[in-house]
Amino acid sequence: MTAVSPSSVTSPVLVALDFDDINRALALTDLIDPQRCRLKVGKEMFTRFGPEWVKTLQSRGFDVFLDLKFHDIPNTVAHAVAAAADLGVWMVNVHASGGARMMNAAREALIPMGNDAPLLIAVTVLTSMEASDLRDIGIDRTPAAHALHLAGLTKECGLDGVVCSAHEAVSFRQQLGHDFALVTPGIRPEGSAAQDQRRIMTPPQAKQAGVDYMVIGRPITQAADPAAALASILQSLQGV
Ligand SMILES: O=c1ccn([C@@H]2O[C@H](COP(=O)(O)O)[C@@H](O)[C@H]2O)c(=O)[nH]1
Repeated sequence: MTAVSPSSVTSPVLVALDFDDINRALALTDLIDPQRCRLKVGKEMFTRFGPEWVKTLQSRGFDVFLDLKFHDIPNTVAHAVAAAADLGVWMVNVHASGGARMMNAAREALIPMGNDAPLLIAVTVLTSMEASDLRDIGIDRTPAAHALHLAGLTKECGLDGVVCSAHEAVSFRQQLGHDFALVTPGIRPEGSAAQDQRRIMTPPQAKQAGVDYMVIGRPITQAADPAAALASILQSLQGV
């Protein structure tokens, strides 16, 4: 078991490493300083390269957010979250729509780890979704209203925070307080294409809205100079 050491990283940026080529991903990590960002490992790289990939990034000094968005019966999710904790990841997540019993089981699975447990957060409404996507799956609320409902449930279950859109951050802060992490993908620097994202904000807007962490993938990983793209984003946050 790898113990999670308290992280000294103060950067709000989580770089989403979504690559099918491990060498390209490694080349990117060679260019960036683990004190300037954390890394997010999601379904693509974890499925291709497995837990060893997480360990490789940790051995290079990076905190890892394992973004596998577990969504299954409570027993399965509890064991999956415990496995993530054994990997020593800094943060792990589940889908809030798995419900309160599932989220409670996930939280309880981490109790034996005490202070070494990773942060446990829950996805509310994916940032790629808009009202019409929710209607398609039988939900008539707006994304903001549905996300607030799921975030409230997440807080009641005692998790550490949620994945949401930066558009929801101001209202979540008011209604859910400050001791609850807001982790926001769908971040696009000014002039970047939205691609498949729908509820987007620029990094300075997201910081202004009060998010704790911003997940940024393609605007950095697909840039001609990823290190410069990251530096420019961090620069844009200075003084906000
Ligand atoms: O609601 C969500 C939850 C997770 N993600 C993940 O974040 C990154 C975003 O990458 P970009 O290239 O910046 O769009 C990606 O890994 C998603 O799986 C999300 O986008 N929205």
